[in-house]
Amino acid sequence: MQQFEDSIYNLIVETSTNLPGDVRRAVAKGRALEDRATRSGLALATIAQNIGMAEQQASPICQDTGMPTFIIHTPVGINQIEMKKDIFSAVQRATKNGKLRPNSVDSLTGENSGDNLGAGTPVIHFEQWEEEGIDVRLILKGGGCENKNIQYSLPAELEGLGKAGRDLDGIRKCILHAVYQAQGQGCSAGFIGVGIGGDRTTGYELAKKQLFRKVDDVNPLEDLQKLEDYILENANKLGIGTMGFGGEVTLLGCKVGVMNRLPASFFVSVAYNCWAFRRQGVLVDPTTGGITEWLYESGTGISVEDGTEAAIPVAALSESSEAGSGLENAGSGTATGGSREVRLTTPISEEDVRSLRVGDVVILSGEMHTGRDALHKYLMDHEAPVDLDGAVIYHCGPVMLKDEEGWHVKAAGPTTSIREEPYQGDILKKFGIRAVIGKGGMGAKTLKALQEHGGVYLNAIGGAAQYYAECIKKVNAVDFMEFGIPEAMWHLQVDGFAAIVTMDAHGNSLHADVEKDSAAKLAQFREPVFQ
Ligand SMILES: O=C(O)C[C@H](O)C(=O)O
Ligand code: SF4
Repeated sequence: MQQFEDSIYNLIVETSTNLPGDVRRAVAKGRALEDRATRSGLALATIAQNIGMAEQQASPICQDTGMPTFIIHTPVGINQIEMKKDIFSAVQRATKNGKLRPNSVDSLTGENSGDNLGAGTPVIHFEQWEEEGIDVRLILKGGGCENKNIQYSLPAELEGLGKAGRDLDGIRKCILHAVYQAQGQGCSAGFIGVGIGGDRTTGYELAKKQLFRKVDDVNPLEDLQKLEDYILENANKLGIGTMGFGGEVTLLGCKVGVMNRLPASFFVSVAYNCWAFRRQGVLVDPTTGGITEWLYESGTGISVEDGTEAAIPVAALSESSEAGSGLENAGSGTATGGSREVRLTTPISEEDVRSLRVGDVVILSGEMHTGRDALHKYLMDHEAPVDLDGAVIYHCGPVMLKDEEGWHVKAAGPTTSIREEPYQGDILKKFGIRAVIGKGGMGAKTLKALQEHGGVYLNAIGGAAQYYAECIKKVNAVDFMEFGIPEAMWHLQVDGFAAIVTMDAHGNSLHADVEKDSAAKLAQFREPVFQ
């Protein structure tokens, strides 16, 4: 098995950087359904461009390369201890080369191990089988969508949907609710794996295993096949759209599996995966350790781009009056058709920020500062290492590599902002921050602070880590390296960094609107469908 370490390294690189063919087709299908001049259409165009960039540069599609999870089948007699050593070594190498972000954090001390190794990481499941080859599958599922996984215990009373019983119709309600509760926070449009039955642990395992099915396969159980089709069709009627911007495409795939349960338990477990659905697999020769076959269609040559337009920044929104519906013009900028493109340079003034409205596309230049969970907690009762008056905070945990010339950004998309909700409003006011960039939106407390203090929330396109890395021209400095690479405060010089205003200083929140609207739509699915 001399080549096994190399094979695993290649599997990791391919999984992290080249979105598989079946996933690309699903994204392309979604794009065809979405009006390209809407906010969701624009987000999908950015995603499409990002997919191409990641492949071309062999860099991570998304900066969050997740919890590397391997599922391995071996013939009897293979030394799994040796295989594990090779996997660890390949994971270390991929991290060192910027193909994986260092993501293994000590849960008690907060220390990042720096190489993706540590207690419980990576995850490796071994199973024996009677075939001759070794089957290795890998999924890189990021933390944001992992946080949107949900487990239901039936019978239950579900918001908007009423009673969900221990039957197919109760399961149907759980799955629709799972898509609804994710909103845009798991980087919709997403894919879901569902596990019916099992216990709390095996139910989730079954759900995750469904994500290894091919997007276009057909469930062998007729009832479940009908359920999958029903969910895919109807979840898209919730109107959540890409990134939660509202729109036609919310879900790109649904796979359901079933196993036995205890008489007292009835779990429905849902694993939510973002559009950056990174999973691959290889068949390995047990003698040489070399790859004999790739198990999922390669993404190479399957374009998600339609060649007709570019991602943001482009005044795409202004081409359609529909896209701008409900949006007001205010202040300076290129006001066309109800939505505007506004160029701002940091530090930003209160006046400029107050002139922005939900729907505006802001194109930023100057310096911005990354900050996420560890930094927000720290800033609550400490001073900041730099002046943040008029500053832009970017919720982002980038992939960074250092050489003789200094730090280089390898991937840098936004992280889920709602985690900072307990802190953000206070920090905004304390330091005079004017803009917060992230994804998925924030809550009522932050919205109030934006209004009182004069601030804006900008939604960047989740997962578009190569697209945004390209806007970062220089790493000016870094503070708090002791928090680990993703959590450190990076001071970044950007040019042409585009994001959409989704919460403004006038009390408007696109996220609150979409949530309310989708809750009303969810309630339309209350009546039984599967008897
Ligand atoms: O940790 C990250 O970079 C992002 C995370 O996957 C998220 O979706 O919030
Ligand atoms: S940032 Fe979005 S695309 Fe990236 S891992 Fe998190 S949920 Fe997925």
